[in-house]
Amino acid sequence: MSEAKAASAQTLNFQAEVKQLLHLMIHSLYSNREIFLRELVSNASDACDKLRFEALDTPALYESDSELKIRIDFDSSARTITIADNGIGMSRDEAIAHLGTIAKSGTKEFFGKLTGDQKKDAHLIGQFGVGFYSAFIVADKVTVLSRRAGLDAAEGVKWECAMTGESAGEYSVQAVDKASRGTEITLHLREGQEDLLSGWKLKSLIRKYSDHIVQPIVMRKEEWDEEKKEQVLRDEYETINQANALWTRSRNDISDDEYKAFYKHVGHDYDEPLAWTHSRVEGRHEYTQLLYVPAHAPFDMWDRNAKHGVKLYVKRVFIMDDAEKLLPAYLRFVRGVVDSADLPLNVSREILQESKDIDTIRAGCTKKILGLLEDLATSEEAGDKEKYATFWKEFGKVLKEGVGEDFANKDKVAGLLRFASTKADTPEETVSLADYISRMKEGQDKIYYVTAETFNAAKNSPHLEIFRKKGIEVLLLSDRVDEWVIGNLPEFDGKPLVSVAKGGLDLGALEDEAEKKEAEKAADDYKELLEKMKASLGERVKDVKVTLRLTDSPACLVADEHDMGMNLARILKAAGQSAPVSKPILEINPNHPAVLRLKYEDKNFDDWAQVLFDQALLAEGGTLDDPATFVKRINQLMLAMSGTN
Ligand SMILES: Nc1ncnc2c1ncn2[C@@H]1O[C@H](COP(=O)(O)OP(=O)(O)OP(=O)(O)O)[C@@H](O)[C@H]1O
Repeated sequence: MSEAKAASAQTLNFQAEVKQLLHLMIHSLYSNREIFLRELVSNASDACDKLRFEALDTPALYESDSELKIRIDFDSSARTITIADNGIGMSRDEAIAHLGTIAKSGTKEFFGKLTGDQKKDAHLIGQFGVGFYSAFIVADKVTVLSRRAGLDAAEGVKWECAMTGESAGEYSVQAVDKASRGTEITLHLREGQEDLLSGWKLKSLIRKYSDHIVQPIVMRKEEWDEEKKEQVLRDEYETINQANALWTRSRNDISDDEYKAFYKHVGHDYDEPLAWTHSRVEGRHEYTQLLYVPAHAPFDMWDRNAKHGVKLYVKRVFIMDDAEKLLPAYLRFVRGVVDSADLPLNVSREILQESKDIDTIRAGCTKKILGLLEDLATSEEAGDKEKYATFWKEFGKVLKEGVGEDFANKDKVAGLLRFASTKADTPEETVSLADYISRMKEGQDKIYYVTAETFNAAKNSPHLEIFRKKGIEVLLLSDRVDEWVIGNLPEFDGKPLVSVAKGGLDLGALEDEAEKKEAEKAADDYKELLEKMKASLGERVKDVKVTLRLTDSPACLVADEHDMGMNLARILKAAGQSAPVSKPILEINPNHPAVLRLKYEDKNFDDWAQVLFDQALLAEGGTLDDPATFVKRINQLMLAMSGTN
């Protein structure tokens, strides 16, 4: 090696998160050690895809070697396995950036979530993506030789990291000559990993995990040496995998295991997918879609900067990762591949923004995914109901965004929603709007719901009293986004969605004649009291009315029919948005002793009126502007009742 090259050697520290990841990976993923090969082959394949794409513009990058492939060798005496590709390769800076740090958004937050419990963390690490570092599960030293396509042979880089001794946590980089472009990763196996030094073993791992890889994965042929009584390696290489694009094959020829293995590669996931849909669309636009619904939400689903989407190919040439335009944002959890026969090979993100072809593909993919989810939700097949429940738990919140975002599919998305309701009275979201409708009472023509900040506040809302008494089911909504969902969903299947906390509660045919008469009589009897209360509460209320919706509580607050609901107004306020100020209506229960008493109250009337109002506000999930005065009033009234005041 030249002196200049030797002098270029540099020792660097891993980013703190990488150290953590390495430590965890070695300790918690050991029982799954075989995945290292899948991960490294997957990276090699991605590197080949990237080269093929860049070479569309710059054919010189092929350097007269256009047969992209992945080569795996092992050396029993040196105890090494080498995975080499002639893909895009890495420059020195890229090796430092990609192999010494984790560039994913949300990495810090992710590591903050780790518990120290190896089992739980292993699962989390799987979600995060194990990638290159999985090499260290089986190796205590990893050497990477790489040269980026287009750079001179002298601009190769050697990256090396040994996990033992003093240098653990550090790696070195050094300039080297590398004649061939691409990356060569050599694993120096740990003690006890000798079984991997076998052609048979490695080939079976490739067939098991990497059969779907598009590029050929080649290994040396072996033959039995009668004299030595062992398998010996020949110079000739053979292809081990099927080496064709899985999505181009016919559905009938692909096993579930093959679909699952491909998902792990394309979805960068360690777990199996929940479901998938694979189809070829012909006609004016021709494309193939293989789309997967993962079994768990990625750790960065709520990170606005995170990129999520499916991979776009044009005529089997990889074009881009995370082509978010291929699906609407509320389906951002979907992974997979779309391969178009019509788009130009030089299609860029900018072109995608405008392309009519993309609109068609997006509409088609959306339909497929919604159809897949519908099938899961309605299927009678064993396990499918549980799968849908898992899906809802993981992605329900994201799917809800679709009600407002996707006008064309609004009803379909609404049909997929699941809610908690007074039927089970538990926070589990299992009730669909169709379930609700099928259980509606005779004469009921509306879907009733209540919204609140928490499930308990919704469940115990005084507004539900009359519904509980009459056995009418009410949806209990306590997710912040629910207000927005409901705001975008005035009706479902011809039935209006109605808040139980809004004024003018009209139970229509659900009310009997006697009740109607009673309401009219009460309104008459209480006319004077209502006016007195309204005067006493002044600016705090829009109106004071008698209600029959309460059975146990003395009073409740409702929003006027066309005013904003009080829960939504609070959410907007908390988010710093200005909500139109609308005053609530105080409704009082004429059969409650506290209200009856008020008819004859004189001296403390104002305090009583204010306390009834404040109580109703609290019961509804609101907060008091002036809690101290409320407490003082309660104390005064208690003393007055006990005759001390
Ligand atoms: N064989 C390779 N050729 C070229 N670049 C590579 C190769 N292997 C890894 N890299 C680079 O290193 C980066 C980090 O790889 P790593 O496997 O850790 O993460 P990833 O592939 O981005 O995501 P995931 O962890 O989900 O697989 C890659 O994104 C790529 O840029």
